[in-house]
Amino acid sequence: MSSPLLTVTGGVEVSNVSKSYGTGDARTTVLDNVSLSIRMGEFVSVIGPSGCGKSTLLKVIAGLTPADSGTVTVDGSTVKAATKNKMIGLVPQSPALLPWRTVLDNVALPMNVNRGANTGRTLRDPREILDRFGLGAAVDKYPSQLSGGMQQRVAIARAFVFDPSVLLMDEPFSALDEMNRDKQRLGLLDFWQSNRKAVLFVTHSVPEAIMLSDRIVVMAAHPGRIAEIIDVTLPRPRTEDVYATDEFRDLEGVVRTTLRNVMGETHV
Ligand SMILES: Nc1ncnc2c1ncn2[C@@H]1O[C@H](COP(=O)(O)OP(=O)(O)OP(=O)(O)O)[C@@H](O)[C@H]1O
Repeated sequence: MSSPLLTVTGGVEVSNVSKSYGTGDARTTVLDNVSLSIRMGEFVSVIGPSGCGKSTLLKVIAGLTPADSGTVTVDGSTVKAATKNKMIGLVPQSPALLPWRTVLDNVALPMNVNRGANTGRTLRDPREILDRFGLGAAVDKYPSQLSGGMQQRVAIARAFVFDPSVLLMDEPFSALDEMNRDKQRLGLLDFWQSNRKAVLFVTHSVPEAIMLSDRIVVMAAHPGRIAEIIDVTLPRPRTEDVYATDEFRDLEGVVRTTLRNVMGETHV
């Protein structure tokens, strides 16, 4: 996975977004006046206590749930226009592959649905993307024949077929064991480093956030809001050697302390 495939990317602008669920006494503010920019080609992770609104923020940007107030633009377009133009790639927590389709057919499916609407769009070769994700030998297999990590890689590859400006990932590796998780995150990093999309990546893992990100958004709960944004100054390209550096450990301390402050607890 080394040939450079640099493409034009877009950015996300979230301005004063608020969102509540429920009515009356049960009304809860899940996002309170959240503003955030994700620049072209920037990898931003969101971390924070359970229920602080991380997934809700991602869903608002993806156009899956409307904000009560505020605006979101993707590469200058409204979310509605951006989703219509396939500018947003989404990787959910579980791979959600169709079990009766091969790996190749799963990845090619979004291109084959409503082909007419794809005129003028940049489409990536599914085989090439699968190859880059180390799945070249698995193209004719069915999801049930793959490990959980491989299935999740297929889901990530599928998100790249439309060459989206923005990639939204909601804890894509959370179901994997730690060793597999590390392997998958390094694979993603390797691919992303030569396909610099604007990424919003929700995670509960501090090392994962540091390893992948340019910036880490720490959210607080009740109401869900951005508490702090931490710059990750580690040089790129990054490899697993980064874990052993003093700079990585220092950053880990900073992020964990910030999380502890946010949670008002001593253990994260
Ligand atoms: N559709 C919904 N209807 C009502 N409440 C909801 C809905 N979706 C989310 N919530 C509530 O909004 C809050 C934020 O949820 P969200 O899933 O965004 O948090 P999160 O930070 O991603 O949590 P986790 O880390 O546990 O995945 C939670 O209290 C949740 O119960």
